[in-house]
Amino acid sequence: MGKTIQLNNLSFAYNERQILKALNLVIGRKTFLSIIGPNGSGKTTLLKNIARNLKPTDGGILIDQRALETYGSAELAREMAVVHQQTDIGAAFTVHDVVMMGRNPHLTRFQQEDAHDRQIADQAMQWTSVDHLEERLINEISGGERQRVMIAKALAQEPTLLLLDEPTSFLDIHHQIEILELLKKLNQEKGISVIAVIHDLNLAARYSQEVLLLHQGKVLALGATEKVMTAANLEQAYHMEMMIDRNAYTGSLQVCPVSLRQRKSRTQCIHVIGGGGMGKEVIQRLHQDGWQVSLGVVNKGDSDAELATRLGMTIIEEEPFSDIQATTLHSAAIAANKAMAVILTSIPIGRGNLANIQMVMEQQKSGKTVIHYNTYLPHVDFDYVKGEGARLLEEMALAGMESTNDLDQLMAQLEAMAHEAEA
Ligand SMILES: Nc1ncnc2c1ncn2[C@@H]1O[C@H](COP(=O)(O)OP(=O)(O)OP(=O)(O)O)[C@@H](O)[C@H]1O
Repeated sequence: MGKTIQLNNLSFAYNERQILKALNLVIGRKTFLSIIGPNGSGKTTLLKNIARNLKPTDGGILIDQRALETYGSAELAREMAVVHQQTDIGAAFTVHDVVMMGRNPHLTRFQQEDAHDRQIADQAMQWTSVDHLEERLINEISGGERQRVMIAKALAQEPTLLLLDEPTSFLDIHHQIEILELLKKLNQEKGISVIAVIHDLNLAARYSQEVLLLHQGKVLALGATEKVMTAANLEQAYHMEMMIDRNAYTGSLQVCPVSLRQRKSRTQCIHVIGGGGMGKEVIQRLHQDGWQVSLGVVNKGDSDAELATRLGMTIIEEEPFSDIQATTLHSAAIAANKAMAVILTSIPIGRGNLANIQMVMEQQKSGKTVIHYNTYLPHVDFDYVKGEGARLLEEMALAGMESTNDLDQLMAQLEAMAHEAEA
């Protein structure tokens, strides 16, 4: 089951406009491949070339080493079923009729479908949960229902290769997962190759074994999902900042489009005193604005530390539930020394992290710019060391520590400092 697909120097142009540019690749047997890429990158055009709905302007396609154009149409339809994006079918057909059309490639010209054909069509309707719509007219059901009927028709063809163009685009979340689970099952249990254009990067990451990332009609990356769906590849294709994480529940890759802004790249470092999630906002923003960031001292496993780890920042960590060791504090002081400025976020101050505040105080005394990102709420106690934390903050404020609760203003101040340093 399944078939290999080989593209040899495949090019395609609409009129004079070159869309696919000399693609060379092999799609393995029995794979579940998602084709992803931004609007207009050529995904549908590629799918239509493979489905023989469009003829390459140059190069060719081999299905299991055999040229695509040598297949007879019924012969090809027994191998390959295609579910296009929008399908317009005449009004007179019921859902049952449409699904039954999937059996045509298996019948000779005047042959009527028999019990076996009906059984296969029934099964396809059950798999796609459209059996209850059997007697309804195809143009009198919803877009999502019609999409599932078209998948049922494709399955009734009993193909070894299933091509789908955005199979989940009209479906609600329940049916999206149902259809993708079904495709995965058909792929794993029946060995049917599935090639699907999928816009939703998280669904593509969750269900596909391999991914083809198209960009401007060329292959930007092809291979195992984890190798292709990297922040660097996706940023290059979609021109925005991305973060790749792993879903704690499903374990699959999770793509988070962070910002439309292209990240600047700066050489200056900012040291952040965070902890307990209070540094998150600042860490994210510093990262977006392209600063190098060091964080610490924070406890291992702290949510600020987890975020900073994902963003590849320098972290100075201490074992949880223990006092900050002198050597750890020394490492944090070295990091702070190297930084252009130190940002103290609104952490709760307790016995465990009081040493952080003392270290920041030393930094201020030695002339380092220390800015307090002060988001403490009035009347909410943040001092768990009998007023010692509040006293140190007050002392630093008197010694000139600036304080703001406006993140934009804080970033503008850092920008101005960097500018001044460069001048
Ligand atoms: N019939 C057509 N005639 C001329 N140009 C076309 C035709 N169909 C598509 N194009 C152009 O070809 C390019 C690729 O289109 P295609 O539909 O393959 O992209 P896609 O990656 O599937 O996009 P989307 O994500 O928006 O569905 C686009 O610039 C599109 O405008």
